[in-house]
Amino acid sequence: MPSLVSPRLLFLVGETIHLKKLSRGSSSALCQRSVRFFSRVDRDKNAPLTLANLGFNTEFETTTKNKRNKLENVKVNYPIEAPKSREKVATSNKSRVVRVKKTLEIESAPFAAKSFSELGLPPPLIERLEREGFNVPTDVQSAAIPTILKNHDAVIQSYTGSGKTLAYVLPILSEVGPLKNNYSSADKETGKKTEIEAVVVAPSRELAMQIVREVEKLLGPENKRVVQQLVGGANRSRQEEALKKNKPLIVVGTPGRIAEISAAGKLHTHGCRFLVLDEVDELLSFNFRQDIHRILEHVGRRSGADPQGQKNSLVRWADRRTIMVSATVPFSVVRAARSWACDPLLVQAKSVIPLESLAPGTVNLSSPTSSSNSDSNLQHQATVQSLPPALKHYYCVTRLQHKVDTLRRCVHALNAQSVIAFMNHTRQLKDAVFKLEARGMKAAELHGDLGKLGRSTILKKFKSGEVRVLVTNELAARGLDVPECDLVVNLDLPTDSIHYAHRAGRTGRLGRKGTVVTICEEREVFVVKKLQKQLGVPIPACDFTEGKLIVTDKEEKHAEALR
Ligand SMILES: Nc1ncnc2c1ncn2[C@@H]1O[C@H](COP(=O)(O)OP(=O)(O)OP(=O)(O)O)[C@@H](O)[C@H]1O
Repeated sequence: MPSLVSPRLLFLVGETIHLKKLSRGSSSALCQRSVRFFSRVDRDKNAPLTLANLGFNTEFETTTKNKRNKLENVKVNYPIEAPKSREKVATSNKSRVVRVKKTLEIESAPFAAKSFSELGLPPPLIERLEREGFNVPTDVQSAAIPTILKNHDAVIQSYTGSGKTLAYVLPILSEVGPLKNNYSSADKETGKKTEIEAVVVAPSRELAMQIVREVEKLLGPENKRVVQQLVGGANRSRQEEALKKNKPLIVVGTPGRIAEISAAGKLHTHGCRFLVLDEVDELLSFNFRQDIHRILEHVGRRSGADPQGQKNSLVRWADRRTIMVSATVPFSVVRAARSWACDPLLVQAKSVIPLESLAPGTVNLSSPTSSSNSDSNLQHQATVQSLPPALKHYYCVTRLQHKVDTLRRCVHALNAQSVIAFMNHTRQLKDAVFKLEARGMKAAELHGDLGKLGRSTILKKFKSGEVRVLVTNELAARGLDVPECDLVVNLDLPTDSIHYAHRAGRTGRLGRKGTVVTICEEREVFVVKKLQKQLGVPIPACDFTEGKLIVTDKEEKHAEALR
């Protein structure tokens, strides 16, 4: 096996998926939740599936075939009622406040809305959006905004660069802070005393800071204090002081820092109404498990609710809307959503369906011996939906010692101006940067060992075009939004199709053109072929000769000639 290929890739390929329905409401289910959620084995066993392919053979859909046909025509014609289980649970426990979800007439959900005003957003927010040049919502925003505004918990899945951030930020700003409906001066006064109303968690500082900037942009400079970042690597006591002084309504941060400040009693989130987990599949990974658990347990939990004593955990978070977001939604996310959210809906660009309608047993997560055919088929559907459709993919075979030079020739051949090159090991980055710079190509390395300041300076330089090639590791693979990025290069193979999808998604954002080139050794080609199969996109072989990208794949050449 090639040294650069993680065993995980091979492990995932041979797996199938098993969907087990959790018995909500029972105390044993609560225990199971914790065990499942924290299990390392569980994470490793999660083959990369999106929810879409999980949902396509469900009981729900077989009994509503006609309806599904309509769904394929960009809408669903059934209403989603307020979840009965939730109502029952809440009354049986004589809870003080019951979150009653409004019926969501999905028929009327404008899946391709022409303007933000169709989505029920308040006029001040629409004004801000227009000022910032956001005039037409993307498909996933059209589907997600009304869903969240109707008080539903949601899992939002849509391909990279499709605008998922605003899909959850806009409903929050509709209800929290100065741009919300009927915001009055009285609100301003009482607002000074309120607790945090929304917590957004992201796996990296860069992503958290990017989300903060997006929110700040909409709030305007006069309302900057409404949102605060709580990221690791920055001075914690300063962040705590700012919380005390500014009393933000929205905090955005990394799991460790949020959990840390919360545990110190400096972050009051019991009244929190929104909990967003961005890049949720990454947040559910082993590295973040304790912090995320703390956040899921505490955010929006009613004071007085005892985590051990409560029969049903959902009662404790009855007022919290839980929103989970990612381009890739493996089964760990389905399971987490079922455990931690209340009757969540799966929101995709052109459909909204109840997560519960995904029938148990449709697919099998746990059996490593099951058919690889159906499995790779599921993986295929999964990752296909996480990639921007306009992306072009190639691979180029070269020797290990020539990889960086091939990268340089690739950049010239495509005349790429803003390039992200991924490697797997931090210590290799410096060497690659050195080689590129020695050949006159402006490059810089970005990785987690750099300080917060160093990281943001390099990112700024890359965004401004001062740095042409950003050589990085997995740190930059998720969420990073540099619209100008026109080329992604894998100098090392990603560990699996999910990692490929997130890396690739740094280019071709929001309908822009983008190219992904994987530079590999001959012995690694079989992995590229596997990725191609799982991703459902052609990845032809290419070479860079005389300053041009030449497709060397005979079959692909033939296909191109026929096009
Ligand atoms: N309605 C819109 N009109 C114009 N631009 C938009 C709109 N919505 C989002 N954008 C822009 O599109 C880009 C991509 O959005 P965003 O980062 O939210 O994508 P994403 O789906 O979260 O991607 P990823 O999965 O990689 O995190 C951003 O630059 C954002 O400002």
